[in-house]
Formats: sequence, C-alpha cells, structure tokens
Amino acid sequence: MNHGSPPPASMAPRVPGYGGGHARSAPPPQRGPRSRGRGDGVSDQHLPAAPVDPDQQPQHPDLPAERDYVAGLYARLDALRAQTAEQLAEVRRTRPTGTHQSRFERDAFATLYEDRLSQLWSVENRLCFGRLDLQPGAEEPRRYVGRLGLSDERGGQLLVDWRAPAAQDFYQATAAAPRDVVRRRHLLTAGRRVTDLEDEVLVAGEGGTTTGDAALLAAVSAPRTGRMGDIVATIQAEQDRIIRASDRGVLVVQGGPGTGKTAVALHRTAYLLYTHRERLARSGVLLVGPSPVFLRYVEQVLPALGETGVVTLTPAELYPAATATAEEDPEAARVKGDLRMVDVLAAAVAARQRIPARPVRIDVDGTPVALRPDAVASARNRARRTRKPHNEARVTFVREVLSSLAQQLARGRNLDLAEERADLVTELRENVDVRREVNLCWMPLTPEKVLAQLLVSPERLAAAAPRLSPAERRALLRPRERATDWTEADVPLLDELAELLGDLDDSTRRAEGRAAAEREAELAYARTVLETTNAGHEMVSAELLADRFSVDGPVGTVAERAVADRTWAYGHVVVDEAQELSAMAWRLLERRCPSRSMTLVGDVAQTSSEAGAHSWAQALQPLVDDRWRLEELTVNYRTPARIARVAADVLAAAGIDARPPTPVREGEHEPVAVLLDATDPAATVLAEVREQLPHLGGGRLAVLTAREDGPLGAGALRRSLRAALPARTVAAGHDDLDAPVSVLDVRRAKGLEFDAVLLVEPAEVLHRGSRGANDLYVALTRATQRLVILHAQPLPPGMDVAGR
Ligand SMILES: Nc1ncnc2c1ncn2[C@@H]1O[C@H](COP(=O)(O)OP(=O)(O)OP(=O)(O)O)[C@@H](O)[C@H]1O
Repeated sequence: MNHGSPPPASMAPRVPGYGGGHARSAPPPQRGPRSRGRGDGVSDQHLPAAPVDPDQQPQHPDLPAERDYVAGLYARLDALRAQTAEQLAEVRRTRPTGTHQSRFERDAFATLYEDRLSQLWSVENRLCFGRLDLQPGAEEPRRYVGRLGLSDERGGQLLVDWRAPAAQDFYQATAAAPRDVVRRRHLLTAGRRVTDLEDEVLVAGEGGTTTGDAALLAAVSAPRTGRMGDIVATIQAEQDRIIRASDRGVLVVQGGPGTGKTAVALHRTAYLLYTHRERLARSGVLLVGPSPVFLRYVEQVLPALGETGVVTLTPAELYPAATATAEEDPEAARVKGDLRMVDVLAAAVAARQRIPARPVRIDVDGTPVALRPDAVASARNRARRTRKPHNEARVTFVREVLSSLAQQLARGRNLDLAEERADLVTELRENVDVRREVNLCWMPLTPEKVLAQLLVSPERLAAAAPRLSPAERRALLRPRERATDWTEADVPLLDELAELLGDLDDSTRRAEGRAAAEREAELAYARTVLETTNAGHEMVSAELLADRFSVDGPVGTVAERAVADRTWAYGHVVVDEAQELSAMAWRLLERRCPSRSMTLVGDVAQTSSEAGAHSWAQALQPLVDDRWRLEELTVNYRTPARIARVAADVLAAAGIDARPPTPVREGEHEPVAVLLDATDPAATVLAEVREQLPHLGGGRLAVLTAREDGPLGAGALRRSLRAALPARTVAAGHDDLDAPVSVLDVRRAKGLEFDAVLLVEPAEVLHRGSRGANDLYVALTRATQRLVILHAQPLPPGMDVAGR
C-alpha cells in the first residue's frame, strides 16, 4: 500500500464522514458504540465501509482555514528548498583556495545542503496530516503534526515532526486519558490540497465523533501498489508505544499476520535515528529482512520518512565475504542452525593444528634438524594458551617451533645460540622446507576453506562432529563440485569460523590502528566545521561528514563501511521475521551488535524454517537468557475478518497454539473454493485470474503455490499465465513486484500482501515439511480483499470454504 501518497479521491465515497463530511453533521457511523478508546488500538467492532457520496455532504466549516494553513506550510517548504538550493549552488560556485582545509569545508557544506535538500523533497506527500487542539491555558492552543519539523523565519513552530515528543499525543491521547488534548484532527489530503477533515473529540461535552477510523479505513482498504508505504498518519496507539520504546536491550514484538510488525519495525527505525541521531549515525542501524524481494517491497518506506543510511541485508548476506544463494536441504539447515555446530567448528579448527606422528627430518643448508612431536606439542600448547584465534595464535606457534629448531641448528653448527639466535631464526623462517613442514602443522586458514573441506569430507565430519548422529552428518555432506555453493545456513558457520580463525596476518590490524588515529583527527575537524556553520545539525553528524570527506578522499558512508566490515558493531539491529533465525544466526547477530540493542519482530505461528523458533523464550535463551521484553500487536490491519476466520480455523485445526489478531474490518468478500479441472488444472487457474483482474482496481493479485517446481508449481503456472495474458500482466520472476499478477511459492510470499490471493492446492502446502501448517497460515493471511482457493484434493482440516 502506498501511504506515501494521499488516498485516491475515488476512495472517498467509501468512508463515512469522509469526503467533505463535517464530523458533527455527518451521518453517524454504522457500528455499535465504540467499546475502547483509541489508546487500545482501534475499535474491536469492525469498521464499516458503507458508501457515502461526498458531494451530498456539507463541507466542514474549518476546511478553508485548514487548506490555507497547509498551503502556508507548503509555501514555507518551497522557500526552504529554494534557500537550500541557493546555498548549495553558492558553495559549488566557490573555488577552493587549494588548501586541504578549504576543500574540506567546501565539500562539507555541499554535503550538508545536499542532504537537507533531499530531506526537504522526501516530505512532499502528506507533509501535514494532523492537528492537536490543546486544553485552554496550554502554552500553545494547537499543534500541527507532519513529516518533519518546520518553523517560520522568526523560529515559531509551524509543524511538529511526528517523531518529536510534542507529537506523541497525536498517537497516544485517548478519551480515557486525553492528556492535554481536547481534539485530534486528521487532515486528509490529495497532493497539496486538504480534501477532508476528521475530528476525534477527546473531552466529553465537546460533541462530534470520537473516532479516527475513517483515515485508518481509507488507508487499509486502498489498493496495494506492490510496495509498502509509510503509516505515519494513522499509527495506532499500541504501535506507537512500541515505536517509541527505549532502545535499550532486546525488544521482541510478537504479532499475528497483518498487525503491522514490519511497519512498526520501519517506523521505529526512523524514530530511533531521529531521537539518537548522533550516536546511531556513527554506529549505523542494521535492518535484517527475510529475502531480497521483501527488502525491495519495503525499500521505499525509510526514504519516505527522510532516512536513507540504514543498512538492509537478508540473513544470507550477513557474511560480507561470501554470496550465499544456493538452496539448502531443510534437514541440513536444521543441523547447521543447531548450537552443537559451535563445538563442531571449534573441533574442525583444532584438527588443523597437527602434531606429526614421528620426527620430521629437514636439511637446513647442510645441517640436519628434526621437527619433533614433543616440541610441536609444546609449541601448540603455548599457542593455544594465548586463547587467540587460530591465525593469530599461529605467530606464537611458529616462534616456539623455530626456537626449538634454532637450538638444534646452533648445536649442529657449533654456534653460540644466544649470540646467533636472531640470524638462525631468520634463516629457518626463509627455508622452504621448514616453512612447508611448519605450515603442515599449523596452516594459515580462511573460513571458506575450513568449511568447504569439512562439508565434503565424511572423515573430517566424523572426527569433528562426534555428537551429531550419523544421519545428521550425512545431511551435512555435500558433493565436492558444490563445495563452495554457500547457502543461507552456511553464513553463520562462516562467521563463527571467522571468529575462530581471526585475521590472516596482523598487518591488517596495524593498518587499522593507523586509520583509527587519522579518523579521530578528521572527526574532530568535522565537529568544528559543524559548530562554526551551525547548520543542519539535526540531520548531518560530524561522523557522517568525516566519513564522506576523509583526508584520503571519500571513504564511503557509515552504511557502506558497515556492510563491508564483518566486525562492524551496529548501534541498533532490527530483525523482521525474526522467528526464522536459527540459534547459530542469533550468535552472528550478537557479534554484530555487542550492545544487544535490538528490535526483533515476528510471529512464532508463521515459522517456516526447520531451524527457526518454536517460542521466543527458546530462541532467545542463548542470546540474552531471559533479559528481553515482549510487546504484542493484536489488531490485524490487512486481512478482513471473513478471510481471517478461515486462517484462524486452519491454525486451530493444526493444533498450533496462537491467538490470531482481531481484524480491523469485516471485508466484503467471502472466501470461495473452486475445483481445479482434473485434466487441465492450469486452465482453471488462468480462468480465475481472468475473473479477478477486472476487480483489482489497480491493485495486486498473487497466485500462491506449495512449491516452485512441479506441474502445479509457481514456475510452470507463471509460464502458462504469461503466455496467455497480455504482456506485463504477470511478473517474470518471483522478485518482480511491479506487475499486477505475481506467481509465488508460499514461502516467497512471506511478509508480502496482495488485494487478491488465489491459493492453489492448500493440501499440498499443508503437507510440505513439518512446518506446512505455518506456511498455510501465511498463505491464508496475504489477501487484503479476496481469497480464492483452487483445489482438486480435499480441503485441509478447518478450511470451511463454500464452493462457487
Ligand atoms: N496503523 C496503520 N495504519 C494504516 N495501515 C496500517 C497500520 N498498521 C499496519 N498497516 C498496514 O497493514 C498491512 C500489514 O502490515 P505489516 O506488513 O507491517 O504486517 P505484519 O505484521 O508485518 O504482517 P506479516 O506477519 O504477515 O508479515 C500493511 O499494508 C500496513 O501498511
């Protein structure tokens, strides 16, 4: 859904009190009394969708004044854009005098103004969406809330940023706890024009309706665009509490499908960046989402909120040095995700620190010496006692071994060891045979090499993994020709090995030490520039400025550096679909965020990965024991009740103990079941897509299947639909979000949503793997308007859907 742009005018008639309706004079909404205030989320009564003609409704008397006010805000925005563009042009016109300092200053100013300008452009849509009227006697009688803070030339506040403390009441005030708020007003806009108002009067006796539901209903019923939009104008109280929660420690947000977990995760990210700008701009924020297509689905939300520096990665991308794209066998994924792999990998590395079975004779320029098992064993013990990673402890090992060989060399040549030691060690170090034999005992290693060699060798696996069953070890084995076809489940293993192995040589770290000192100097300078210019503090930190223009020229933004650096420590990590992560993946994320300032959103009833979580307590125990907070989202903004009931029944029939969320609206269309033609099932699917297309109204439709391959798989259906329907109607692959029709296997639909869903053969989804019921639940909760079940096999237990 695109909340970034105003709801289309065509939506207006569908919403009572919307489309020119004066809140006091509009016909009363068709629903029971509101049982809860806004602070409880939305009403647990379903929102109505009775058609009301806007032209029949009297115009709200405040509408002209609000139009004027909002027009004034846009005028101010335009003025700021022009002023910033002029400042930027001026800086670009200035010729630097040639000194480093003047070049730096010029670039620093240019960066400030460029960032400011792009922020000013990002707020064009729905610049202002709300107003709070405060109690008489309050410092200011009213406060407008919007996408960014704006002041007039004299510093008077015109608009409050939705993330500022002063905007909190817009989301939190309720009739029961109105704080200082008398009235909350929603401004509905099309382009720059205010089209309607909706008032919530929070103090008894003021009259008017007490609901903000029309704006919400307009938002949740709008046709989907294939991209997620922001929800700043309609964030609900239970969501707002989570968005603004403290960033300390691990916060888990559990919520059923459609409760806004993703939306909340993204808005919380924007909120934290606004509130802790200096710290987080320096350390960066990492957002982990389940798949590239999911990340593309949400990629417009943060920029629309004025935030661009967030690192977004899938779990397969968390190890920078390797690309993990291969498919994993579910059993192998389960074993690789198990914490027993920690010992397996440690043993695999220890096995690469060898002691020769018998003395190895080496001729050093005519003098015989021997690499004796006892001397190697003692060198190994010393090296291990340093507790350094393998490649770093190797320095100690080599020193000890060479020292033992130097003694023999001195003896063999009748030299005084104390005097000649340094020369003898150098000679040994340069001797090819010595180097080879020492390396055979303790080789410098890379994570990729250790893992690839482990996974193709039954012998190495048997030695390293005695605690895995023979069947589990077999599941891990892969053919030699696929030794480095990395999968998502390999990523935490590579990362674990990188910890166990350390850097290949310590010259890298020495260089890093130098770089750190240089950086400190650049930072100090960037701070003075910001102080003297006094411009743009709220959006550009000294860190960002120093990043872009270091002594050696641009080194990339914090985000670019963080992505490339495996040891980067992020200031905050947000994980979506967090229930899918394995115990090994949690270890990796803990290393990326040593402060454990994390927001984890997910739903344990939707887990599809074999290595994923059954419960949050079980998943997080190794990470933080029981030191995590749980917040729950309880209202389903996506799936209408008519469809959600089927999903809940299927979940219950599968024995999954989860409380499905309460849908915010009843919906207009009952789910229907259609029998697949026994001889040509693809023809039934095509006919049904044709049937649905005219109802889409510019929205999106998905055909969901149990798998990608096979006669009724997503691949085959995609091809047949593409051949039969006009060009650009059906997406070419599973990562194309722009065509009106997508064909996806259920697991790829995770986190996405569509106006209409055609679910093909649900029994196959149910029987696919041990998490089939969870997958079916995911499939049944993707639709915002219509659900059609296409089947030949009997419908799964609990799926009580009438045939057409
Ligand atoms: N307060 C709100 N106002 C308007 N729309 C909302 C609000 N909260 C959520 N939505 C919309 O509801 C839909 C579902 O939200 P979202 O995808 O974040 O849910 P989710 O909990 O992550 O679902 P799932 O578990 O299925 O991935 C989205 O279209 C989102 O924009």
